[in-house]
Amino acid sequence: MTASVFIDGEAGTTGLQIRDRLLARGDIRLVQVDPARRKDPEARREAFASADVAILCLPDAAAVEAVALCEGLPTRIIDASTAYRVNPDWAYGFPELSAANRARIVSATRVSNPGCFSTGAIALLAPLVAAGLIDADAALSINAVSGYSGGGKAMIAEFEAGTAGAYFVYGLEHKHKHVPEMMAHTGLTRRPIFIPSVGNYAQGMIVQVPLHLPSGQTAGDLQTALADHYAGGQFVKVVDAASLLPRVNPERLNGTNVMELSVHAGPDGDRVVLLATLDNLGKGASGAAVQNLNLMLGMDEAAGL
Ligand SMILES: NC(=O)C1=CN([C@@H]2O[C@H](COP(=O)(O)OP(=O)(O)OC[C@H]3O[C@@H](n4cnc5c(N)ncnc54)[C@H](OP(=O)(O)O)[C@@H]3O)[C@@H](O)[C@H]2O)C=CC1
Ligand SMILES: CC(=O)N[C@@H](CCC(=O)OP(=O)(O)O)C(=O)O
Repeated sequence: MTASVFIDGEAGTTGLQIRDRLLARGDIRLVQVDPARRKDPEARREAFASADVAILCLPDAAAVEAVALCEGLPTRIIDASTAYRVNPDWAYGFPELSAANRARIVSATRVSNPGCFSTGAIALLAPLVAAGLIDADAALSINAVSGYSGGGKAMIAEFEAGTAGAYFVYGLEHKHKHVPEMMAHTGLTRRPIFIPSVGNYAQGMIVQVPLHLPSGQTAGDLQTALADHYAGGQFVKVVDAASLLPRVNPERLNGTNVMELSVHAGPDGDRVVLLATLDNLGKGASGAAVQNLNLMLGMDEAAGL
């Protein structure tokens, strides 16, 4: 079987990486638009009409416009933007969340790809909330660092021009666009404090959740719950914390669709830091989109990854 795929926003950071993963595949035919007409709604509507699946790698407003252009077409959509991540009519593109969520992606006509930071936070927190090890109304903090490709072409240009400095912290207005999806897909009822940062390196991400454990709970309980949830998974792996010490490099999984989760305990056993390490352009964006595409088309989930 061969499927036709149109990547709207193919010239952008996420789009280019998806293209790279699909180009060599004999089971995928890429629908092309004349580069001079890549923002022309008429040319894009034609491309959507000839695609089995369209992958939107656009700013939010352009993604909403693209979905409107697809109205009445049988084309299935994967959207990489923030526009539909908490919309109940869209499947949430994190298949490892649950068997039901995976099944929903397989048959969906609309799939919203998760945010990069959200992928790490949700992977760590959703199974622990579901297991009752973290209360839904717990007061949580989530910290993270990303390579600058996470900010798309504009941020890449800033860092490459040398004007962005070595590192910065942001999201200090407590309004980061990933928080609603972090809450919606973990079951958290209290808004976490989420403070991301960007370093002067291109790609790779670590998401951290520090936790004080209630008495009677151990790091081993958290490790076991995560390991049970992700058992046998090929892309989300729960690894031994000691194997990562003393330093964890956010670039460690670059070029892969793998995300590694680890539970780092303090000497007294009463506090831990949960860590998710991933490639923001791999499992955090383009790799995840290709994984979802494979599931939607009934192909090998790991094809091209
Ligand atoms: N970078 C990352 O790590 C991640 C990104 N995402 C999401 O993916 C989406 C794309 O992000 P990213 O690739 O980083 O962004 P980029 O800015 O690198 O790329 C966006 C692309 O969209 C094009 N574009 C803008 N408006 C239109 C339009 N109306 N019609 C057609 N094309 C248009 C841009 O054109 P031009 O080349 O002219 O600027 C550009 O090529 C965003 O929604 C982002 O939030 C999600 C997870 C992680
Ligand atoms: C480093 C950086 O700027 N990251 C972006 C998030 C990544 C992104 O743009 O896309 P998604 O929201 O679709 O994941 C930000 O914080 O706004």
